[in-house]
Amino acid sequence: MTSHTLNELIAEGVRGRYILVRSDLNVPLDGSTVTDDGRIKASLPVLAKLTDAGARVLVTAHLGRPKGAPEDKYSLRPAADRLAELAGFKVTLAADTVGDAAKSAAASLQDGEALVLENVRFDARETSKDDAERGAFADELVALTGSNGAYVDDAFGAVHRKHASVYDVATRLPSYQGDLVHTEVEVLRKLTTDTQRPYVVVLGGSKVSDKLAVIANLIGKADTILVGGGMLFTFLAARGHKVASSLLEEDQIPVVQDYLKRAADAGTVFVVPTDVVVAEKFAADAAHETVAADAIEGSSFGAQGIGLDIGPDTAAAFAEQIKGARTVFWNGPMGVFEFEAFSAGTRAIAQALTETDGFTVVGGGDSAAAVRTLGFADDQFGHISTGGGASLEYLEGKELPGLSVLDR
Ligand SMILES: Nc1ncnc2c1ncn2[C@@H]1O[C@H](COP(=O)(O)OP(=O)(O)OP(=O)(O)O)[C@@H](O)[C@H]1O
Ligand SMILES: O=C(O)[C@H](O)COP(=O)(O)O
Repeated sequence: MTSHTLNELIAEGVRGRYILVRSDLNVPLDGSTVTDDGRIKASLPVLAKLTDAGARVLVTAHLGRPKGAPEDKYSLRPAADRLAELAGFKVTLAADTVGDAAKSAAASLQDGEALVLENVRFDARETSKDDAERGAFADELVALTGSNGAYVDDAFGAVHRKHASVYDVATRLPSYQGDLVHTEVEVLRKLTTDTQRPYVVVLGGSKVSDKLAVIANLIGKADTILVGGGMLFTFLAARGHKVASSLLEEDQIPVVQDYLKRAADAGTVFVVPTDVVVAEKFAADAAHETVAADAIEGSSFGAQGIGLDIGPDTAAAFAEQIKGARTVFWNGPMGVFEFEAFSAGTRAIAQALTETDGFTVVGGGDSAAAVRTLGFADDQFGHISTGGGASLEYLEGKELPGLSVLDR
């Protein structure tokens, strides 16, 4: 199956037409400062191609996980401002998504300009499980494009979401695959069809249940899965250890126990940390100490202790595995890398990826931000993907709604 490409859309002619583009502008923020603009830079080429060709571009995007209503801290303002700084064309932000502000800003948009609509997740219908609700929101987005609109999906990081701005709009408008989605899919396709072994997957981050759901299908595909970040505590708990106040998804314990059992039969090895950095509280300057992974409650902070990084022994063991690999896929920081005191594990893993001869892929908004803020350059890795959950779901062979809806 193939999708219509952006070049086909440009060849059809876009001057004066409203083109709805879904971008992934879900960037990490420190207050109103964008701390890593990788996703914005990655979104720029498609927007520039369209505005160069005279299109009136309506950009839809999400930021964070607001609860279906406007919240200042999830405004796309910082991302839109950064986009405006980087772009060679006019970029403005509408004060709402499909309301009066968006309608009037869209109406006064000129050829070659882009209008970012406010966070699509400020409307609960965007992520609704109910097809009719999502459809009604998609209808309102599509209405902004007038009678001759088209849709371009360039938000690779969100293609695994069956959301109105990703999926439903594509069923209502002539739809095209953006260049970023195209490139990302090509790299990951190569990784799945021509996997050089040993194939090591490194997992961390904080979206524990999201990611646990995905790794089921990596069992049997990956040779080794290294478990760090927030999800490591559910693995420790599954082995019967106490994890004090660390991030734990108790209802996922049986799921992990099942994974551990299945992995043994399928020839995939899960490597779980042997030591952990435990902090007194979740803060940059928190007192902390390294303890054995099976003795987290035995730290000086007792039941209050929070595991915020993998320990040095674990980091060294993970690095060994990575250096011996021919293919490495990494999603999710090993610890709370945003705090210097808890960034060593993530730094060690990034360093190991730069030292292996294998093909390396780093996936995810925060994972990409981590390697950049820790001083690594993009070209030290085989590929830095804008999608974390999205690339994991692609690798496990799942059908991704945002991709399949574009198939002809
Ligand atoms: N032990 C931990 N406890 C709490 N948070 C953690 C821990 N380890 C890592 N994190 C946090 O995980 C966050 C990143 O997780 P996330 O799963 O969103 O990764 P990602 O690379 O952005 O992937 P995606 O693109 O799917 O969102 C970071 O902000 C980091 O501070
Ligand atoms: O950060 C991401 O992985 C994408 O922007 C998707 O965000 P989500 O996991 O909140 O849907």
